[in-house]
Amino acid sequence: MKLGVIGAGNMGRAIISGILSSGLVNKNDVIASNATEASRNETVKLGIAVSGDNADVARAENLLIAVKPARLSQVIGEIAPVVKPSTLVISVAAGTPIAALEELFGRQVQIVRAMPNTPALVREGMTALCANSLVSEESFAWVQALFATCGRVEVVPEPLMDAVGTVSGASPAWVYMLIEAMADGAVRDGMPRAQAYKFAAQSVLGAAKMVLETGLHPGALKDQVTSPAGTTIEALKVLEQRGFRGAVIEAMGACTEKSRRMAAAASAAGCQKKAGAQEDSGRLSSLLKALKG
Ligand SMILES: NC(=O)C1=CN([C@@H]2O[C@H](COP(=O)(O)OP(=O)(O)OC[C@H]3O[C@@H](n4cnc5c(N)ncnc54)[C@H](O)[C@@H]3O)[C@@H](O)[C@H]2O)C=CC1
Ligand SMILES: O=C(O)[C@@H]1CCC=N1
Repeated sequence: MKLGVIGAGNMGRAIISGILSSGLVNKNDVIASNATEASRNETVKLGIAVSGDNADVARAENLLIAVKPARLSQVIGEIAPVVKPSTLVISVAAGTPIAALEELFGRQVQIVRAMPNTPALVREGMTALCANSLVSEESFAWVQALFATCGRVEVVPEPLMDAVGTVSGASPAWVYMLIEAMADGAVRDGMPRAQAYKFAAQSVLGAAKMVLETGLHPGALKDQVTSPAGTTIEALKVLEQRGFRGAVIEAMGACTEKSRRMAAAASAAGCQKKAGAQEDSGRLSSLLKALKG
């Protein structure tokens, strides 16, 4: 198999869908695993092979691990014996540094750390990538091409991954809240709800495209909308009074801090595991010395 996916949930399935719709990888070349029968039934709908056995999936040439960070230790413990030195491992786990993943494998493994987002499902995702030194340029280029099938890709230094997890990984959540709130506002003004979601979502899509495609500063684009003594400025005044921008910045800070706390905990757990392994090997060599003596 070309690609194995362990944990085909919200993020894993979004990535698989993006990849399959591009044609870069064929359905017959993808296998995925889930923990429950219900989630396996969902994954089967993608038309790929599905297994309940992670070791089956870990034999693929390239392995995407998309389980929750809390499950990583268990999953990597299961698959480490079958992951070959030639296997390229991609992890999308938030707040989990490459070094922590290496500790969990307990040996040298080619690792790419990715931070995607769920709009990968509609091929409008944003993914950041970084890799350890064992990943060849050719393999890294393949991973970039893989995620490019799901949207835009940027290579970033690993310390930026916590910020990325916030600004693109998690941000769709509050953009959906914004769309929901905008639709509520339109409903309050008399618009039917279904129509309100279309108007709100298309406006957010259009505004995002304006930023990406005109290259203009968001402030300049805002000013283009805001007529002197017009209607928009009335809305902006209320948003400033209610601390709209400050709330977004503070919320994002909380999100990034959580990611950093998770990374610190994952690193500490890795150090404990390493210390335990060193202690075990110390005990073993003392025992061997004693036996020889
Ligand atoms: N949801 C999102 O927007 C984003 C998620 N991520 C990362 O993606 C990863 C997955 O998150 P979600 O897809 O949201 O979670 P999810 O709960 O939707 O999916 C996790 C999947 O893992 C499977 N699973 C659980 N234990 C397993 C095991 N022992 N063996 C095999 N499969 C197992 C479950 O069946 C489930 O399908 C996390 O590490 C998260 O940090 C990263 C960026 C964005
Ligand atoms: O909430 C989470 O932990 C994941 C990571 C980024 C988006 N969702």
